[in-house]
Amino acid sequence: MNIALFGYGKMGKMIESVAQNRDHNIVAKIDVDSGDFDYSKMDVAIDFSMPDAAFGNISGCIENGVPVISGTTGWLEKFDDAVALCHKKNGAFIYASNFSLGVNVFFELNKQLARMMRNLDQYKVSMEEIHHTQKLDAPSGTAITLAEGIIENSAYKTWKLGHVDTAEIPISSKRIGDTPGTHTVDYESKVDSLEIKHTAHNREGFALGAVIAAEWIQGKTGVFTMKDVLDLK
Ligand SMILES: NC(=O)C1=CN([C@@H]2O[C@H](COP(=O)(O)OP(=O)(O)OC[C@H]3O[C@@H](n4cnc5c(N)ncnc54)[C@H](O)[C@@H]3O)[C@@H](O)[C@H]2O)C=CC1
Ligand SMILES: O=C(O)C1=N[C@H](C(=O)O)C[C@H](O)C1
Repeated sequence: MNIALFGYGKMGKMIESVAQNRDHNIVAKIDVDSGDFDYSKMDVAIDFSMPDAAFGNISGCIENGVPVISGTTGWLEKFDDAVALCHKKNGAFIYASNFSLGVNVFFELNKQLARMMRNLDQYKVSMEEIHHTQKLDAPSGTAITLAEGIIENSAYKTWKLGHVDTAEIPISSKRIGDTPGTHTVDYESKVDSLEIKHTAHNREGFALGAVIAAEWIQGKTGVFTMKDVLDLK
């Protein structure tokens, strides 16, 4: 498969290595000021760039008939526009706030747990995410997806960074060293605590998930999620 990388930073380089180990070719490494490039050589594009660059990269690929996988976080105010363009152009698009296989299981576990805790008013939920100090966005995209999973399945109405009132899910964002990504959902009562946690040990899991998504989307049209890719029930 001929893969184009949009964004050749920490994730772009990790994806290059994982993709080559799975016998794919990297046909373009597009970063800031890359100049012209040729969409016709791309079987699929993988975008891990920056919040203000993602939508332009994604829409360029869709306009040019290239299936696109995006893991960039912090640009979701334009997500609905990307979905609409993909449908209009009969394109193929997957966005995931986190491509790690473990986190995508964690997303489903989190929803199931929220349903079970829904009527247990003794427990108050809170979330924590820890990432490296170079991260531009807070809270992380993964934390937002986790919060949305709780909101869909509970009486909580919204999430907020820091301290909150009772209808809001508090999210604490910490930036420590080169931490690849740790997410915790905690339910606390006066008598006990119940916690689910995912810890990425490095960036390889994110890259592997993105390459698996790129392989899966070949020959498909539509807007999909990692739940579709991994066939999680
Ligand atoms: N969904 C997931 O599984 C994961 C998502 N991420 C997200 O991916 C993004 C990238 O993360 P990192 O690689 O760690 O960041 P990074 O800062 O190491 O790399 C980003 C690269 O994008 C480049 N860039 C800026 N504007 C661009 C443009 N217009 N076109 C192409 N490239 C451009 C930058 O020059 C830089 O090289 C972030 O939004 C991060 O939150 C990171 C890890 C996993
Ligand atoms: O910026 C990162 O590094 C990560 N970003 C994603 C996010 O915002 O959730 C995924 C992962 O946690 C690493």
